[in-house]
Amino acid sequence: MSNRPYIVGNWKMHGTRAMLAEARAIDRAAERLIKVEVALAPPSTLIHACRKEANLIGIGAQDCHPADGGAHTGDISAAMLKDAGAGFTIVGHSERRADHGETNVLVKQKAEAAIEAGMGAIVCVGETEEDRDAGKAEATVGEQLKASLPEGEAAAANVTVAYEPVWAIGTGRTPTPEDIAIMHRNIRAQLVEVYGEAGQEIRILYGGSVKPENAVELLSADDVGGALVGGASLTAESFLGIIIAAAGDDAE
Ligand SMILES: O=C(CO)COP(=O)(O)O
Repeated sequence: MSNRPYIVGNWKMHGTRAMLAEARAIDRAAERLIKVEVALAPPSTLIHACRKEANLIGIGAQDCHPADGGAHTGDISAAMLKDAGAGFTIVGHSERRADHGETNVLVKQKAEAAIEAGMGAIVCVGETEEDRDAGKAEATVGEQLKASLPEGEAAAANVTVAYEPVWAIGTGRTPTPEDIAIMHRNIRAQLVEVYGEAGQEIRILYGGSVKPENAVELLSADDVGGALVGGASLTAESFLGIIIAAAGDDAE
């Protein structure tokens, strides 16, 4: 595992070509921030343009179809995303699980398709507020992970896990660093169970209302390998605030 924190911006359904200026500004600044690995996942329509604008940061997708190709109107395969310039894709984001009924089985197929196409896969997991209130947060995340982690030879080297509690996404509410650490410890144990020693190397990101103001605290939690950032990744100014926080004293 790279020791550098990995800070990934998920633009969700935001961005026309006017936003390429933000990608360019992030990329320029990233040149100075060698202590942090930075990536953006813009909407699919901007992947190619972002790849051309930004030379240093990673560019990825937000989803992929599990099949190589075929009669799937409106969908995009992993190979197509790679061809457009994506180096990774997010899979199983809670918004897709909720809006499109995506199951763990489908998420696993998507992750495997991404890896098969030569990309990385960021597998998202996270409990709802109901789960947490019922004391089932760890069990829920454990079940999601068990059923959605990709299998295969290249899986461990190409997978990243993002722990995103559903109730923390876009709400301004966050778990305590202690709660994050407990969850990440469980995720780590499960990664080692599934992938053996290679599971120690897999990065576990935290996502959910990460902002420049709280990034230092959230990233300081035990075994947090970086952040998956939604709203605060939409402008270079706020995203760079998080990146600088992740870089710590070595920012410049
Ligand atoms: O869902 C997220 C990233 O994938 C988090 O979104 P926010 O940072 O807007 O809470």
